[in-house]
Amino acid sequence: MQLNPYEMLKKQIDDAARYIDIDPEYFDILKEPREILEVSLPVRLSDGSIKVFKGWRCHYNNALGPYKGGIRYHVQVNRDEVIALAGWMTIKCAVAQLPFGGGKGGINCSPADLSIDELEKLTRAYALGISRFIGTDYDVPAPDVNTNPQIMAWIADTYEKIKGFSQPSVITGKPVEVGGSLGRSKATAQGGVYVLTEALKALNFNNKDLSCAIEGYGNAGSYMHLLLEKMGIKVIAVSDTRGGIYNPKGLPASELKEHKMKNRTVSNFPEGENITDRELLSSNADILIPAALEGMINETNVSDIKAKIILELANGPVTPQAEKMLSDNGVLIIPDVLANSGGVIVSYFEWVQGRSGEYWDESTVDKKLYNRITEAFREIWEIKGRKKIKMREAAYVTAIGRISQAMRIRGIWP
Ligand SMILES: NC(=O)C1=CN([C@@H]2O[C@H](COP(=O)(O)OP(=O)(O)OC[C@H]3O[C@@H](n4cnc5c(N)ncnc54)[C@H](O)[C@@H]3O)[C@@H](O)[C@H]2O)C=CC1
Ligand SMILES: O=C(O)CCC(=O)C(=O)O
Repeated sequence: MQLNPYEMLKKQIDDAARYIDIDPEYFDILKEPREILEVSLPVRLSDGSIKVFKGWRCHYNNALGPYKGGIRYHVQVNRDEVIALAGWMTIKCAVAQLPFGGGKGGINCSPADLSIDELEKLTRAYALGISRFIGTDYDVPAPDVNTNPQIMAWIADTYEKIKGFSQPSVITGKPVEVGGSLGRSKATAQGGVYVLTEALKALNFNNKDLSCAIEGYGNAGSYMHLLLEKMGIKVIAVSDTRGGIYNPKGLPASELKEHKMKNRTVSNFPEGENITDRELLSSNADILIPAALEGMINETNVSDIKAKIILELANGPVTPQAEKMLSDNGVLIIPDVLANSGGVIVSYFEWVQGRSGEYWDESTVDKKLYNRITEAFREIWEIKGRKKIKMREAAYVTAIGRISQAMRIRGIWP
């Protein structure tokens, strides 16, 4: 099955357009990125050969503020994927009422095949390539799939060497030692937990009786496991690229994280039974949390899904066709642009802290995250109920309302 995430984004905008009373021209603008930079990155590998990688950085829309969004390293990264991810960032930042637009970047590469030195060279080549396309008040990158605080530090360092002065807020998701924010590493999952808690309250569900399956065991997925365990929700299945693991009594989070660090996979964890990713998706968990890549829930597997709630920690994990079938069957889908917005919300806090030079303790970060993300949840939940539409449509209605209002006030730019 061929999936084009950019087509998904455009379909989602069209679906929401039916419920918003604004000039159709705004939708035409919102379905196109403003600009995209493509760079080729020659890197000398450890064996002496030169390999040329391709990278992109997309500026989707900046009506509400500087472009904002992560950088992905993956073999599937391509131009349209980067555009879609930048478009989703535009909607996400508006949902959370952040003073940011949307951007995203990526390199087509397989980081697991690169040594640490090669990874640093590639990262610094990319940072140099996009340095004229980013800036504290222009475009502020952050981590995404297969990128991490160390990679953010190399990008910040390269940028500052080019400019010749300190610029901590040019990028977020940095290590705390070089201007990162406390609470950023767990922020995507922490935000997901706050949103899920509000949804469970709204549905009158009791945490203690619930089970959950998580697809993808990286930054977002593994922190989600730890936090759900603290909430008393049993995580019965998790997976990564190499397979999955299942235990109906619940998988212990710290031990599984340790196993993953040691073996680079959750497979063969002694306190569970190996399963495939497809078996995870069709498990009998009440809550399914896709935390890997786009389009993982699609026409080929949607009819297997038994969960009552899907919390989209990944960006774009459910195709529009699958979403329609699930919604018709009464499944609640909590959309990515709300469910995983904790990452960019705490990135915003990091940007503010870097600009002011005053750093906050973790409980302050968590409290501010809670306030902002639960406000966004309540707004979307209210619109969903009043207009009798899906949560994703409600999120797009509120976001597109804000973005188009800003475009109208500014005047449509040349
Ligand atoms: N890191 C962040 O701050 C944010 C990440 N996200 C989204 O969350 C998702 C995950 O991102 P991270 O956790 O940061 O990335 P990561 O690179 O830390 O982890 C990705 C995980 O997904 C797994 N995975 C990849 N393909 C898979 C497949 N076909 N089947 C099962 N597992 C698979 C990998 O093995 C890995 O465990 C992405 O969609 C990303 O865009 C969203 C908001 C913020
Ligand atoms: O923290 C950020 O700025 C963006 C994180 C991200 O890439 C995302 O929310 O998809």
